[in-house]
Amino acid sequence: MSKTFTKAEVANHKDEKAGMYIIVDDGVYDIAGFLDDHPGGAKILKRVAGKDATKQFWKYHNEHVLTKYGAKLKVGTVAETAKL
Ligand code: HEM
Repeated sequence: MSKTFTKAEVANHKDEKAGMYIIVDDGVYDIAGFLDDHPGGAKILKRVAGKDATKQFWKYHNEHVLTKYGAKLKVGTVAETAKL
């Protein structure tokens, strides 16, 4: 589970079929399967799909949330350049 994604690749994942990726810090999380379980609602998550949501994430959550759900949702890390 240590895939590296470029921001462009993350941006291509923004619907429930392709996967819905968001960036928080240097982590990439697939929130497609979490939409209905998100206590903050699906709508707000869909709005940041494919984007860096670091600022929004830390506005509404603390470290505890990533500790609890992070491992389950994390699909990799983000890098500026793709490692081929
Ligand atoms: C990995 C991604 C995310 C996970 C695992 C997650 C998880 C959670 C959890 C567990 C809560 C319940 C409150 C708490 O325990 O602190 C919550 C609430 C909330 N989340 Fe998220 N969240 C994620 C991403 C986001 C993003 C990207 C946004 C905004 C764009 C967002 C907006 C909110 C809001 C507005 C609430 C409600 C806060 C409140 O009612 O006080 N979440 N989320």
